[in-house]
Amino acid sequence: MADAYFSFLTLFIILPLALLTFLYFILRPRPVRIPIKNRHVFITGGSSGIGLALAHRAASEGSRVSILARSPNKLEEARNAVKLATGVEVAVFEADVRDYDAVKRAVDEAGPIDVLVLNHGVFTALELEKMELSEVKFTMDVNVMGCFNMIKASLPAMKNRKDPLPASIAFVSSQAGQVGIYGYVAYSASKFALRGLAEALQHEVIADNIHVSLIFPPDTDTPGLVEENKRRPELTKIISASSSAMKAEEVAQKAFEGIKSGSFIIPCNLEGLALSIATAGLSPQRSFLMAFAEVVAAGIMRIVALCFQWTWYDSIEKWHSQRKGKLTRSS
Ligand SMILES: NC(=O)C1=CN([C@@H]2O[C@H](COP(=O)(O)OP(=O)(O)OC[C@H]3O[C@@H](n4cnc5c(N)ncnc54)[C@H](OP(=O)(O)O)[C@@H]3O)[C@@H](O)[C@H]2O)C=CC1
Ligand SMILES: CCCCCCCCCCCCCCCC(=O)[C@@H](N)CO
Repeated sequence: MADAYFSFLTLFIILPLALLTFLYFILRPRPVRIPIKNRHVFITGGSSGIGLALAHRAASEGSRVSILARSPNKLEEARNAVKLATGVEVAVFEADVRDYDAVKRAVDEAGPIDVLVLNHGVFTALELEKMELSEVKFTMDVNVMGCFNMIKASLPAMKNRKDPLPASIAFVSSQAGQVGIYGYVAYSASKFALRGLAEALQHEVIADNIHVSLIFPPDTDTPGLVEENKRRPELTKIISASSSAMKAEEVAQKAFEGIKSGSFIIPCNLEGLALSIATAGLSPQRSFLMAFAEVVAAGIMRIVALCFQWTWYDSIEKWHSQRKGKLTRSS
């Protein structure tokens, strides 16, 4: 009886407490709070969808906000919308993130950035077979090189900023940047690339008190998604539906909560939380509670992940056999 009592005590109290204590002391980088009030928040792709929602949110939290995108009309509309809703005057910059010189001019004019949100992005869901290589290159150029251009242009002034407060570089990735999905060969490649970039960059900028975040939204109701849905493959829709869709405002709220708490990985919904635990890998983790969940749930989450693959491959198989059926009937 006493033995059982001690086993129980060890397994459910002493071991977890020891693990929690261990994680609390070893976690690096240490936890940080990044204020955004009265600070300069620069948002790429801030004229539409998630970026526009981020601009609204930052403005309403008292940040000085700059947005950058290509279309001057959409920028103007965004500026008016934020002004109407919050009374804040947003600075707008017209540039293509693929054009380093244009990006550099915009960033220099905007002044030193405290929180850089790299949200711009293009997406077409299409099988590689039906995609031109030029479309693949376009996706990589905007989503990946666009981030490099922005970071190269902004980092020197960010490092030289006068205030001692922590600064942030946040990437808007996608859940398709945590797991590869049918129809997202180019897009997933571009979003996975951001993870490697972010992990390596965090090593390089930690000494400057700059903290990197990766935001992983599911399908989000935006003009970009409306466009994507027009020719999204059936299987992409079926598999993406494993994660529930969100509104841009909800994603923006999660994003800033995560940025302000210096989280490296920022999931947006419950499925995203599971996905983040399942794909924790070697990413930094500042929260000892999240680290604890990652360690304890690792084995179970691998089983859950394999179950998802089971259902996804099942959908793919069914879809192919249905199509074959149709082909033989019509011939
Ligand atoms: N909506 C969704 O379902 C999801 C979206 N995401 C990601 O969130 C981000 C925003 O997506 P969402 O709001 O849906 O997209 P939208 O298409 O609604 O908005 C995209 C924004 O990026 C700007 N942009 C696009 N290309 C460039 C460029 N070459 N240079 C500068 N700015 C550019 C657009 O302005 P302009 O065209 O005028 O340049 C616009 O402001 C993307 O990175 C996307 O991958 C992640 C998960 C889900
Ligand atoms: C182990 C636990 C697993 C938990 C569930 C996993 C669910 C994965 C669903 C992925 C959805 C991807 C949507 C991409 C949206 C996007 O980026 C586009 N709309 C823009 O192109």
